[in-house]
Amino acid sequence: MSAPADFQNEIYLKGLGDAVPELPTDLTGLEALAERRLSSAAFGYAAGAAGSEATARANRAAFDRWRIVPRMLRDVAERDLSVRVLGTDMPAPVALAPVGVQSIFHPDGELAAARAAAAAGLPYVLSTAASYSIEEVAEANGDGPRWYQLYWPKDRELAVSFLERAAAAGYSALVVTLDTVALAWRPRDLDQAYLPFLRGIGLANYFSDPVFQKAVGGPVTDANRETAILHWAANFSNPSLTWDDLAFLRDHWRGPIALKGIQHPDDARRAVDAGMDGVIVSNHGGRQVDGAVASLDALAPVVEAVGDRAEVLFDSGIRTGADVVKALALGAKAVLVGRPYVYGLALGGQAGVTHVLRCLQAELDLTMMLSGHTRPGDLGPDLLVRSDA
Ligand SMILES: Cc1cc2nc3c(=O)[nH]c(=O)nc-3n(C[C@H](O)[C@H](O)[C@H](O)COP(=O)(O)O)c2cc1C
Ligand SMILES: O=C(O)C(=O)c1ccccc1
Repeated sequence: MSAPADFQNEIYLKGLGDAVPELPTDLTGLEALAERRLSSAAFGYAAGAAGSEATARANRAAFDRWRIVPRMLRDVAERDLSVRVLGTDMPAPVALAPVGVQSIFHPDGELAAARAAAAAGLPYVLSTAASYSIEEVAEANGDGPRWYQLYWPKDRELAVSFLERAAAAGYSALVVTLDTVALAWRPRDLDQAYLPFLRGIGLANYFSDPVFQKAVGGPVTDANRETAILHWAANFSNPSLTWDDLAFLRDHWRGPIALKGIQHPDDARRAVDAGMDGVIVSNHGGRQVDGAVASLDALAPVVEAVGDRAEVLFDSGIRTGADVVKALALGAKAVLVGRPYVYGLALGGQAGVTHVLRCLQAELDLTMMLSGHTRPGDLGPDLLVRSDA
């Protein structure tokens, strides 16, 4: 089996035939390219964040304040990046974050991303607010690992229907996003009056659902489309939920459950007490609470609060292999990556997502090797120092 770092040699060898990669290998460069490719509204939706976007910037700045201290002469010839997280074996500690409405980035949307994830063997997390249905994405994902992300609607019967459909379609773990009881104040979207859902984009899971259809008087057609969209808007979230409601989810989902959007150690403890299997330290890529703590700064306190009672995953701001190393060193078992693969999707469909995943894995493998580590489990806080720069 070839190591992820072999992608580097593959690129150099192609150079002998005068070929260079079609997309940049520094994934931070994808955003500028995606801006040229996408409509201003679609780009703003992906790249934008809440309010002044201070938290989105803080997410990146937090990575810069940690520096890796490499170690030498430790036999790094063979590395094994594989981990088992939320009951899923994965070749590297990386999953594709749930991202809604992917058809605004590429017509194949979630299907293309789920195919690229399957080819890499990395978990694809399907958003409830997807452009293709639970079943369609499962088919595209094939034998690949997949998890389902729930936006918990007001209608309990609809929530149960989503969970039953996801289980039947082979999604093995449930990710419950808690930080989006409403969409935040997002100036880029507001200034363009852009909300794709109001055009019915990103509602495939609702429109295809028997419980939803019953509530809107039958299958969604031109005749009841507006009613259906309004019903979605009224039902999308339930801001009245409390910790007591988690028992309901436990009763309706057999596999592992992780809560996404956890930032406070006390919330992480409550998640464990409620029988959850994991928490995802995330601030939604800075898209929800402007002024919120950088997600990386919230990680270590959560890891400490949880101990080995549940698994801690991380997202918000991962752009490079070194970022993954830093998050793992601070205690994450795996990371989720959001915007970088969205830009890959916009720029090259399935192949663009594959490019992003291969670059990220190769850079992670090389960073581990060059800093003297062979397994994710070997990474700890002693690998990092704080830097003011
Ligand atoms: C365009 C876009 C749509 C998103 N949609 C969802 C969603 O439907 N469900 C969800 O839980 N998170 C959603 N997120 C948040 C991601 O799952 C993830 O937390 C975030 O993108 C991580 O930050 P990063 O983009 O800096 O990697 C979305 C993020 C973006 C950029
Ligand atoms: O845009 C988002 O960040 C998001 O999570 C979302 C919210 C509502 C529907 C779809 C996606």
